[in-house]
Amino acid sequence: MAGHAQYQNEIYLQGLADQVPPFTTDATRLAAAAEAVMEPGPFGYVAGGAGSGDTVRANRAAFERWRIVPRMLTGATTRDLSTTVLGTAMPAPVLLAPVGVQGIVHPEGELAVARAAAALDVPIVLSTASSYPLEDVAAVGGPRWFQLYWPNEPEVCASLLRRAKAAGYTALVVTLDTWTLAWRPRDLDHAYLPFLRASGVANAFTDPAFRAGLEKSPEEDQAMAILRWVSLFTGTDKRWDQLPFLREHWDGPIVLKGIQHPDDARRAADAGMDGIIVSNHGGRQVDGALAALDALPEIATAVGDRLEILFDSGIRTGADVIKALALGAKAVLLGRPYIYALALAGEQGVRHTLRSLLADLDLTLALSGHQTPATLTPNTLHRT
Ligand SMILES: Cc1cc2nc3c(=O)[nH]c(=O)nc-3n(C[C@H](O)[C@H](O)[C@H](O)COP(=O)(O)O)c2cc1C
Ligand SMILES: O=C(O)C(=O)c1ccccc1
Repeated sequence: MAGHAQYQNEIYLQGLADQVPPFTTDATRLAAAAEAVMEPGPFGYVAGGAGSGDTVRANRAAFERWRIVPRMLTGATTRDLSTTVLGTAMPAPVLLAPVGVQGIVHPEGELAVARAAAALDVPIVLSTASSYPLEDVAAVGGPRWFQLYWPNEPEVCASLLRRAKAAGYTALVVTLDTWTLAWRPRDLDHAYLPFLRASGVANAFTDPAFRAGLEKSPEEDQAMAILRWVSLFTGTDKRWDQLPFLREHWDGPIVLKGIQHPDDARRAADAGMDGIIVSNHGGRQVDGALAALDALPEIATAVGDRLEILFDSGIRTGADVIKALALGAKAVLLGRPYIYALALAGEQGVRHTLRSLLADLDLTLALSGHQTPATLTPNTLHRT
């Protein structure tokens, strides 16, 4: 226990005091910093949301409505933020959200992110649409889960799951909210559609079942291979009664990502799922959707005792993590901020931003009067 508290101390003492950081430690200013160094196409793709951007804004506004009520004289001078989620130990209840096509942001993409995360023992969730093959990212080491975009062909699905298992990914995250891409005017205006290019096909192109369905290899006919990839992963018609297929082909915890309604959370529990991620995909799918944080309390009441609840969409600061945990999440996933950090300074950048978030979380938790996240409850917060 003391080891983890020590680890937290090191994060902010060494990481932040010894040297001038590569860029801002204020996570709410990262987007602006990244915009200055990124091309408009990739930046718009990462920062953008569905339609008018209403859901992206709503995600942040929800965090601002909830306020932390600090408690005094609680012994929070010593802390332990460590936790275990679905068999994965982590130094704090924070994972990196699956983000595809990271090669558009930095040439080292997911490899740089995996190295930064492994150095801090923070788990990554590798996207199906990663720019590097899942085996190469696994070779970095460190705790890792695999995110599945559930393809139309059972053989390709089974093959991806087999590979992920063999490469040591310990939990499966199945994303349900992106079976086709939303109306995203920002990308359309830039004519920037990275998933239609070669940036996110590494797992497909290296997959034997995927290659078996091609007349010419991806190396010979890239355009045709990309077409196959798009048709495999978009417009997929999946239903609740197909979840047993995943159980048959994945021997480990399964987490459904993109749950926003308590009834869907109950269905996930009824289907024997091990966890859910309450998420609206960072506001990238449904314009006008409920802020993800506002979906959390009811879902926690509905299934909090039946499966693990994780949360993403709008997490930027330590206070945000505390609010999501208080409203019922066991852990949270960080999205865009680590991608901005990757754009700004590669592996070192991601490490800087991760350390900053963990240090901010540790200090804010302490000053709010908590030794561990376990004492965070709705009573910790005041809604304005
Ligand atoms: C550029 C980008 C690509 C993403 N790609 C994926 C993906 O491949 N799979 C997935 O499940 N979610 C993907 N997401 C959604 C994230 O996992 C996460 O739900 C979201 O970013 C959280 O919101 P935040 O960015 O506000 O923290 C992506 C998000 C972004 C910004
Ligand atoms: O852009 C996204 O939000 C996303 O999830 C995605 C979809 C396909 C390929 C890469 C990322």
